[in-house]
Amino acid sequence: MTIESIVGSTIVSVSSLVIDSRKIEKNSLFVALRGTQVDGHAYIDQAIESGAGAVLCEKLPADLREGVTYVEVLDTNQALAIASTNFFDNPSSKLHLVGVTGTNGKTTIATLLYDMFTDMGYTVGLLSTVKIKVGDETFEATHTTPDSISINRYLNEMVLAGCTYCFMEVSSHGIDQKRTFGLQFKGGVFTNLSHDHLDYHKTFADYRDAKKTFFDQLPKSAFAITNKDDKNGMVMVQNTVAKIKTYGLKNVADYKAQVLENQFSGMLMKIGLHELWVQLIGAFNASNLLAVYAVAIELGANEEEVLVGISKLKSVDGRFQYIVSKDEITAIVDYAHTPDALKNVLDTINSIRTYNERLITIVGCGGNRDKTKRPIMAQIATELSSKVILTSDNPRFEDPYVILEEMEAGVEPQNAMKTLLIEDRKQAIKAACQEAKPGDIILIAGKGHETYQEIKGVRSDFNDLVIVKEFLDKRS
Ligand SMILES: CC(=O)N[C@H]1[C@@H](OP(=O)(O)OP(=O)(O)OC[C@H]2O[C@@H](n3ccc(=O)[nH]c3=O)[C@H](O)[C@@H]2O)O[C@H](CO)[C@@H](O)[C@@H]1O[C@H](C)C(=O)N[C@@H](C)C(=O)N[C@H](CCC(=O)O)C(=O)O
Ligand SMILES: Nc1ncnc2c1ncn2[C@@H]1O[C@H](COP(=O)(O)OP(=O)(O)OP(=O)(O)O)[C@@H](O)[C@H]1O
Ligand SMILES: N[C@H](CCC[C@H](N)C(=O)O)C(=O)O
Ligand SMILES: [Mg+2]
Repeated sequence: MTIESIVGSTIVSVSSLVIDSRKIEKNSLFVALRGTQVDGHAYIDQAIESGAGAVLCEKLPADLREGVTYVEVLDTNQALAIASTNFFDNPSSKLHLVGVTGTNGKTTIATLLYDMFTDMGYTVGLLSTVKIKVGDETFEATHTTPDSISINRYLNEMVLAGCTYCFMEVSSHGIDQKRTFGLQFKGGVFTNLSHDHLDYHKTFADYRDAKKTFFDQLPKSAFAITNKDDKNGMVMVQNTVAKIKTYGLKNVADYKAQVLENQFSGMLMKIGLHELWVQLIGAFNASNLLAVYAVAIELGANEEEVLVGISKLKSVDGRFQYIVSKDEITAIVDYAHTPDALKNVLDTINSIRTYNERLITIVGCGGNRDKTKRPIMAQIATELSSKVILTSDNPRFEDPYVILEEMEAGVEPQNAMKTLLIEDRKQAIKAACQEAKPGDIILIAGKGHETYQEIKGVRSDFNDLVIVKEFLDKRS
């Protein structure tokens, strides 16, 4: 990246890198980013008044302050990523970093890899939607892919803690905002591509191309593992210089697997020539496990050890977690918040259930997020369940009733009778628990591991699993 201009001394000591003028420390470098809400350039003076000694920006301010160093570049997102890597002494080069991208399955694959490599005796790092791990230590995650300062800070902590591997989720927002630019990946994985985030990326092609950039930037020394069963699987790797490996359940691929049996308690899989029982369920999880297997083999792990490791893996928090009440009602909590994820989870349940029972689905759609997925998710839920309660899922700054109306628009006339609207999510769960009969299945989709409901910027405690357990316990 070329520097357009520098004003002030180039011998300046920087205490920290900061992207928010409200979080400036003495002698920090303030990086002005153009955001979706405001332009960080408007806060340069405020940052200096709070103690910033240097500024990285795309346009120099009209009034330049004495004693402050200004560096002008074409793209502050990219410059920030490079500065962060350098500031923390290039931590990604000191461990094996693997990135996982795609619409669904990122958290699952990254977490399963973290669990498996930890179980094999390695000290491992994880950057995921649910949590950040530095070895055994856990930190709260605010994003799926944090900003580049946080990524490099955590990677550095991982190096200092003796981690030899780090598995991270690479979101499309993260790629687009260059949060992962300049990281030295040992490998990348593509899961699948389906409808999500069209509020941000505007078109499906833009969304796809954002994901593809990740593979375009992988070095020759890295591996690029792609899902042959997804129609964009080969598109992702068409311009990469990395070593391409494919995996698939349905198509000819380097890594092949099949699901031989599927039950609520697990499935019998065939990976390559080996049959094994695993504790996760659903074809989508077979695909996730196959990706985990492929990564481990490409990283040089022993095949037998990997197969044993895979058979020990348990489902990730909030991903198809289920409890069974005393009177035999099964409640499943799952993070399905995209049409494809919801369809997969419902198809999986429907392939296992006997149809002597009813499947009651509770689902909502997030506020201030892609509106176009709302009617589709309601259509899928009502088509594939015996009864559906549409409810709220983090309405954020939107009117929850408007979100519900937009969802309801997708319910086809023949399914209207089995659809109910209960805005309050707790009441929705209560209603399902009261209505369920022994043997019935309740799916609560969309929030998974989340422990809050976000309304007008305020997050109140909310945990689907805890709440459903409470109401089911009350029945007995
Ligand atoms: C849409 C989006 O990606 N937003 C991210 C973006 O914020 P923004 O564009 O709204 O920023 P802004 O508020 O316009 O501000 C621009 C700049 O001015 C600075 N500023 C602002 C005000 C001020 O007083 N002083 C100041 O310096 C801000 O710190 C920022 O650097 O840049 C911020 C700093 O990096 C992020 O925290 C923020 O993530 C928000 C919280 C968010 O919700 N992001 C979601 C959509 C997201 O990124 N999700 C993905 C994937 C989700 C998935 O798993 O599918 C993720 O990776 O988590
Ligand atoms: N390989 C897959 N294909 C389709 N759906 C999947 C797959 N793996 C998981 N899912 C579904 O998607 C949901 C989210 O899974 P996961 O958290 O692993 O995805 P993610 O890509 O990390 O999502 P996010 O974009 O929110 O970070 C799961 O609860 C499940 O319903
Ligand atoms: N990482 C996703 C999570 C969505 C989860 C759902 N519960 C919601 O709030 O929409 C997003 O930020 O779009
Ligand atoms: Mg995730």
